[in-house]
Amino acid sequence: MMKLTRHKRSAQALLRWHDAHQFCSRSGQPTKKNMAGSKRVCPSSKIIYYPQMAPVVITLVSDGTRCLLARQSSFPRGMYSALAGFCDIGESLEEAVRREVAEEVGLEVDKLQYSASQHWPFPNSSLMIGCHATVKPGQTEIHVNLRELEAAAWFSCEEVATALRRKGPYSQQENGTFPFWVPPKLAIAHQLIKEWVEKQTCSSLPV
Ligand SMILES: NC(=O)C1=CN([C@@H]2O[C@H](COP(=O)(O)OP(=O)(O)OC[C@H]3O[C@@H](n4cnc5c(N)ncnc54)[C@H](O)[C@@H]3O)[C@@H](O)[C@H]2O)C=CC1
Repeated sequence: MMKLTRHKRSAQALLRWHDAHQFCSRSGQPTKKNMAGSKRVCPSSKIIYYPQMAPVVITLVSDGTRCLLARQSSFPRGMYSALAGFCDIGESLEEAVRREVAEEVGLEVDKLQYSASQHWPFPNSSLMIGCHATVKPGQTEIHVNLRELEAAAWFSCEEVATALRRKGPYSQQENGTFPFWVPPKLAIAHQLIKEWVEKQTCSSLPV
């Protein structure tokens, strides 16, 4: 993905969207692509379909000195990432972040700060919206939602800085465990984690 230009990524996402939207959901008739390829129209119902991205919030939670990372059973062994989840219809980004953090690890977000965004093509087009969040001091007990996550834990700045330098996936170690590593540079999760580590060395998250 890193080597593709933004235009190539947009073109690929658009082609996949056209492929998946061949028929009108009201009339059941075939839809027609316009010349520019920017939309599809149903000649029968006259409905116009525009390409869409699903908004996803991805949040790096910190308690001031540690950050919270989690893994799903589908992740490569040893890899932990920031908390991610699709926005529900009708929600603001802030509401989605607070809900996802509460649902996945049982923590209440205190402060929230937007960082950056990224188009993510897997499995369909998502707009990843990256945020940093803090919890109130002393309110750090994690309750992992095992329906969504395999594990979640607080990690120190040193542990995370070491993990950032690793390039997984890794093979099993002699003691049966897998080294802790984080998503690669192309993922916004990596950028959020790196940003957090860099902030730890100078100051904490702005109030
Ligand atoms: N670029 C990055 O750094 C990262 C990207 N991601 C992406 O973020 C997205 C969300 O992450 P997870 O929640 O862990 O994914 P997930 O794939 O585990 O999805 C969770 C659930 O959301 C529901 N869902 C699927 N598509 C949806 C949609 N369009 N709208 C609403 N609900 C939908 C499904 O019921 C699914 O079981 C995934 O596409 C994942 O690839 C996740 C972590 C890091």
